[in-house]
Parts: sequence; structure tokens; C-alpha cells
Amino acid sequence: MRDFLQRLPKAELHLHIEGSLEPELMFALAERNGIDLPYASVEAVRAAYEFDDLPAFLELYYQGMSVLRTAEDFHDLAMDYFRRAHDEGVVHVEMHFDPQAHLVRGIELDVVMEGLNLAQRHAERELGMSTALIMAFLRDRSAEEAMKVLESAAPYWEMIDAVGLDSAERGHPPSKFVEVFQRARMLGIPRVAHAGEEGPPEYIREALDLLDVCRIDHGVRCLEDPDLVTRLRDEAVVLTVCPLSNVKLKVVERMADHPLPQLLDAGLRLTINSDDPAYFGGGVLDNYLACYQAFDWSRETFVQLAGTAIEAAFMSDARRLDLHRKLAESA
Ligand code: HPA
Ligand SMILES: [Zn+2]
Repeated sequence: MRDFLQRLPKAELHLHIEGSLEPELMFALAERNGIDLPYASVEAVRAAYEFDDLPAFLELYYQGMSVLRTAEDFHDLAMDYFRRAHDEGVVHVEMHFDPQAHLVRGIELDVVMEGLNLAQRHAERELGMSTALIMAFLRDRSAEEAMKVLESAAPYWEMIDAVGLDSAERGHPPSKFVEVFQRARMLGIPRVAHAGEEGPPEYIREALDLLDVCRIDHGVRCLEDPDLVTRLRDEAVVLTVCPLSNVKLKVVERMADHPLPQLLDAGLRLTINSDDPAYFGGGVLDNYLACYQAFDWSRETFVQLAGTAIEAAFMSDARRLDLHRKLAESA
């Protein structure tokens, strides 16, 4: 099964590129930039990755990215991830990035965009991968600031495949960002949002009704609201589920408790993703494998999940057709 899952052409729709920063690269970039890390070794960094919930994880996540300073750093971060993903049989990556987390450290959007965009071109040329860029707003910061970021990104609107909403969910409902997402809609930029990870099902409704999103990131808590599940099924809304992330952040206790089988039985459109692979114990393939080990799913189920990711991805029609063909060949 491992070989089969490795060969399956997998599209990843939910990844935070800053969450792909492995301790080895963290050390290399710290050295390159003359930054003192509060860790003695790569092992010490890994040992410090202790968290029980989203806020505790986010503290480490924002601290870890302090080594990212130059366009070259962002390029190397993304290429490092693309290479690993390529080895796992990932053919398309959509990366969230957090401009505000860099702006507060004095790193301008131009620097981030230059590095990530160069990596996108390299991934296509060297690895034959397609990629997309999702500019995320930090929901625990103000809507005014998010709006400023969106406006200041004008030179890059063409390159941004979608805007998203991430960071600490509880107490920061989608309704806070109605105007920002309305503006993105006016600009013709598609929208996604994290909802129903640690936050209640109501946040999923708000994301659909008020932000007009085309996908929900996580969304696993929809099961607490049967009417919402019916709606998600009827409207064919795609959820980008991240099983290993949900275990690490204690959204569920163990993989065996993960609601993926119920979500699948409810007829929802699901995809499997890594979220923050450097922090949560594995990439896309590891997440597929964890599902196989926990649920003993058939090849057909994995083909269905991989197919949904291709259907719901931000990519050209030609690329989508090509990947559907590759998927059919590998099935
Ligand atoms: O798992 C996550 N959830 C919400 N926000 C995030 N930002 C990075 N990773 C995450
Ligand atoms: Zn996420």
C-alpha cells in the first residue's frame, strides 16, 4: 500500500509554508543570518515541539520563523519543502503564507513574494510540480490590518491564487473579516478560510455565508451540527482535512478517533493534507499512510480523495486534465 500511496499523484491544498521549516534548515538560516537560536541543537528544537493546542503550537511556529529574513531564505524554505513533497509523490502544492507574521518583524511583503515566487518557478522547472499561493490573514489581529495587507499586495494580486484566514481561531470568527473578504471578492481573488478546527461549527457557517469561501480548511467540527453536514454535502463544499495536525493539536485524541470515516460516510468532499509538516510529524504521504493504518481504507477511497484534491485545486484546466489522467493511470 505504501508504494501505491507514494505513486498516487497527490495535490496538497492545505500547507503553511512557514510550518514546513525543519530544524536543520532553521539552524542553517540562523547561521547564515547571524541569529542566535534559543536551542543548542537540532534535537533540542525537536524536543521543544511540545504543544497541546493551537495557541501553544502557534507560539513556537511564530518563533521558529524568525530565521527567515531574505528573499533567498523564503526561496530555500519553499524549495526544501517542494523537494520533500516531490519525493512523496506530491504533484501540486498550495501554500498558505502569513505576511503579517513577517511584517511585524520588519520583513516586507516584497521580500516574501520574491522568494516564494522564485521557488514556484524553480519547482515547476526542476520538479515538474505546479504550485499555488494563498495569502493568509492572521485572524487574531485586526481586520483593518488585514485590509491594509490586501491593499499593499496590489502588485501581487495577479500572483495570489486565493486569500485565506488562519492563526488562533477561538474568539476570532469569520464575521470579523467580512469587508476584507468582500474586497478580495471584488478583486476576483478566490477565498478559503480555516474554520471548525478548534472553533465551533458556527464559524464554518459564517465562512460560507459571510466570506463566500470555496473551501473550508479543517472543518472537522461540522459533525457537531447535522444540518451543517447536510448543507456541506448538498453544496459539495470541499474540506481540507489535516489528520496528523488534528492529533498533535488535540482536536482529536488519537488517529483512531479521527472523524474522517464519519465525514466520508456523510458524503462530504474531503482532501488529506499536512498543514505544518515540520511540527506535526509528517508530510502528505505520512498523512495518507496514517489514514490507511487507522481506517484500513481501500485503494478506491484514496483515489477518490486524491481526485477531490485535483478537482478543488487552483490550477489551469490543462493541468487539471493532465493530473486526472495521471491519477487514472496510477489507480
Ligand atoms: O494549524 C494551523 N491552524 C491555524 N493557523 C495556523 N497557522 C499555521 N498553522 C496553523
Ligand atoms: Zn492550517
